[in-house]
Amino acid sequence: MRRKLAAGNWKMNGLTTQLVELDNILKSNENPAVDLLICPPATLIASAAKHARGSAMMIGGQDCHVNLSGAHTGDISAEMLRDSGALAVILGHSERRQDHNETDQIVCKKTQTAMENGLISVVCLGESLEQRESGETLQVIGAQLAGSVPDCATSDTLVIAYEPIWAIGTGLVPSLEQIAEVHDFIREKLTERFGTDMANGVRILYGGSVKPDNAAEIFGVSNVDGALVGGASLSAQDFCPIISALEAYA
Ligand SMILES: O=C[C@H](O)COP(=O)(O)O
Repeated sequence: MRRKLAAGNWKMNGLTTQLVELDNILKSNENPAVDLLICPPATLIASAAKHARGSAMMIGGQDCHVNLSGAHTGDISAEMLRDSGALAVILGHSERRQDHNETDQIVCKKTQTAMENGLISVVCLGESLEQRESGETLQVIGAQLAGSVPDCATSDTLVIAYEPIWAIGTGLVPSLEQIAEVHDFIREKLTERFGTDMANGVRILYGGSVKPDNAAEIFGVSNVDGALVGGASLSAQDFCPIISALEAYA
């Protein structure tokens, strides 16, 4: 049985004052029936990890470098994330694929490094609106999945997030049938490559405009094991109802 996961991606948002929201989320979720993960900007990881210590909440990064150290100005390594208290990392988010030209090959190398250094990797996949409208969604998702996930992945270290690019921050959400089609497809492809036992243990999250008012119906969809939430994870007021909606399926 896969344990559900409610994950928040704060993206490039949040000064130290934002950490009060972590406390608010934790106050309302002392003993959650689902796993919790918050990925703040790198500047807040160490303090967030202190706030979350002893709680059910994991703290994660939003990216890591392929290498563990060296002359890579501005980058952060998997080892540094671990050292700061992070237990997970988001990799291959569409914003990084776009803003930093990250290819599947780069995402795959980063994911391997993250896994080898003990980080749960939340690998993001998603099609553009143009690809969706031209009927290429499954082909795109299949190629990203094959190219971005390393052979060393296990059900403990790999989480997949399906995030249609056109649904991120737009208020647009695919139909429940469209979400089910992609999530079922991802499970099928994982099974073909890694076998049933491993594939059945991997959590597949949906991401893209998840809000308190649509979370429950999305969580009822086949093979949806939780959410990767952007905007609505920035406030406990919005994120807590999403956690509660997920707990109903735990
Ligand atoms: O990583 C999170 C996603 O990009 C979703 O962002 P959003 O919930 O603001 O649409």
